[in-house]
Amino acid sequence: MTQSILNDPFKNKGTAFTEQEREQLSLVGILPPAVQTLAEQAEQVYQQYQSKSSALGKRTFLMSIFNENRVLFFKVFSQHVAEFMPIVYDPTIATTVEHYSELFVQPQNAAFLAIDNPNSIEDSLRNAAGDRDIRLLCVTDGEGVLGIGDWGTQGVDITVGKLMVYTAAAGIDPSQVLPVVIDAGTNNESLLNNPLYLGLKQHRVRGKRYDQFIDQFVSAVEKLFPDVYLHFEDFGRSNAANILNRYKDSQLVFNDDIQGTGIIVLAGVLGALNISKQKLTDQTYLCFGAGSAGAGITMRVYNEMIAEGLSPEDAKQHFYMVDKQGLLFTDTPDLTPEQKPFARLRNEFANPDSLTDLLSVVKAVHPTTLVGTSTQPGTFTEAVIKEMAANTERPIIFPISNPTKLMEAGAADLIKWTAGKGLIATGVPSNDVQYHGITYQIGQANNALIYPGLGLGAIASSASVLNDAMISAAAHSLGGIVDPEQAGAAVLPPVTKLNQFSDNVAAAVAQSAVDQKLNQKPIKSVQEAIQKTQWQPAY
Ligand SMILES: NC(=O)c1ccc[n+]([C@@H]2O[C@H](COP(=O)([O-])OP(=O)(O)OC[C@H]3O[C@@H](n4cnc5c(N)ncnc54)[C@H](O)[C@@H]3O)[C@@H](O)[C@H]2O)c1
Ligand SMILES: O=C(O)C[C@H](O)C(=O)O
Ligand SMILES: [Mn+2]
Repeated sequence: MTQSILNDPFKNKGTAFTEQEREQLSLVGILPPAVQTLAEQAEQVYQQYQSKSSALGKRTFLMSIFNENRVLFFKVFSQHVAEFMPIVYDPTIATTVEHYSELFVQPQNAAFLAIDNPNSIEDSLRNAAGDRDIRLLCVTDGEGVLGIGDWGTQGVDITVGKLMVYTAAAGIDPSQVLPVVIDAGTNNESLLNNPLYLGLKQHRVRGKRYDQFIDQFVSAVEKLFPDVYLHFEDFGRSNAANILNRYKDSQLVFNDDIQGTGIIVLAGVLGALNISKQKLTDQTYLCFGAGSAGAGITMRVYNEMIAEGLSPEDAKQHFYMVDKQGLLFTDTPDLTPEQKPFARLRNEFANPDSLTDLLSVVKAVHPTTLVGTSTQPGTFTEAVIKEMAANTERPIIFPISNPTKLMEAGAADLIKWTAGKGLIATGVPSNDVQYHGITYQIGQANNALIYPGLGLGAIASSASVLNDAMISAAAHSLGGIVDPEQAGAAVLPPVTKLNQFSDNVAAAVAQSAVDQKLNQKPIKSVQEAIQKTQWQPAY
């Protein structure tokens, strides 16, 4: 009993408990005598962190601090945001998702919901939340984790990781967040055959039983945490958009892969056009990998073209989608509802039957913007990129499949193949590229640059829903941070400024909610509401 505060990561201060606190809390004699400040603890953690040689070793160490002491973890994270992002989040998190069961040490205050047990949804959420006031919940069913596929219960790690970024980037109180995994089974045979696998050893449940479970989950969330912002992450293609569409008009829900990615890629495209001085409505957009992210981005860019004055019919003419089948036509079998609006007529082309690979499609449609969300590494080949660059002065090329091993192309190759003309962004962080005396900075088109501010803005403004106008406001709020006149400028602001632009995004989103009268509580000043919502790592 007396030691319990040391085991509560939301209250533990470790060696920073003062002598007085040690007396009051019966901690005398069970901590080393020295009383450290938070700054001293943070310095010590950072030194230990630096002594670890591998990314996985670094992450495992940092997570042990997270498990023990949230304030300390977020203090160090806040001091090294850009350095820690690829360690605690993508790409290293992909490895920890793949090895979650083997690496497991503790459940990190997540809720684990089993499809076989719908009657325990409410209790599970309540147990995981304890006495905490939950304002932000991130849920996955682990079917489409990043681009690495179905990882069942192990997907919980991505929800823990996404929530850590909310706090580091936007100052969401870490005691007010709840990671949740819905274990609906897995079709990953390596997990089903792994004796250490910690999830349900059964194939995925689909259809009515699955949909009902999601309904029960959403109702339970609404009942237990009425003000919560519900973030859906890495659901499979057949469920992600369905779920979003079911709840988005009545509840404060957000799908990161569809909406968050749409916003960051649109912001990146607008940043690129700012550099090239071209117009969005002159772009020919090619989506490669028209799944949740690909279709979500396409819809966002399409809406922006309409906002810039094109009619829906005219806007549609600017878009092409390529998926496994090749260029998507109206008569292509198995189109998803999200692909259908952008499918093309066969009779638009002289050679429709040969448009089954990216190179033929690039030759046929001459895209000026190419966004990769295909999970297929190396598919932006030299031939594809040179063909694209031959027909447009400043090609916009975003290979954003994650993690690193799945990128459609690396930034250095893209700069080389376009002779420095390409306007590039990648999903994971990329090093600067030196080419013919110019240093090219590569923007990171990752939804992590957007979703923390978006959530903060929605929560701070007590918005009842997250609608298109708020989403559009978020996409526009990243402009102006990069100097487009500088040679080699990135299309998006650097992760070192994550806190600054999360604040900008939050302000834009909250203002939009208030302008539309979507705030459920009175808001006098948006800035003040945001500041009041933000948490600082301090004892
Ligand atoms: N950078 C970011 O912020 C960000 C955000 C979301 C997703 N992503 C990445 O995008 C990728 C896709 O994620 P998702 O959630 O959309 O998954 P998804 O499964 O919904 O979509 C993937 C799509 O790619 C298609 N595909 C597979 N093989 C292909 C091929 N050979 N040619 C063309 N298309 C092919 C699939 O049929 C599917 O439609 C992942 O790697 C993910 O990490 C990046
Ligand atoms: O998690 C990320 O790095 C971005 C995105 O949500 C993804 O699924 O790849
Ligand atoms: Mn995702």
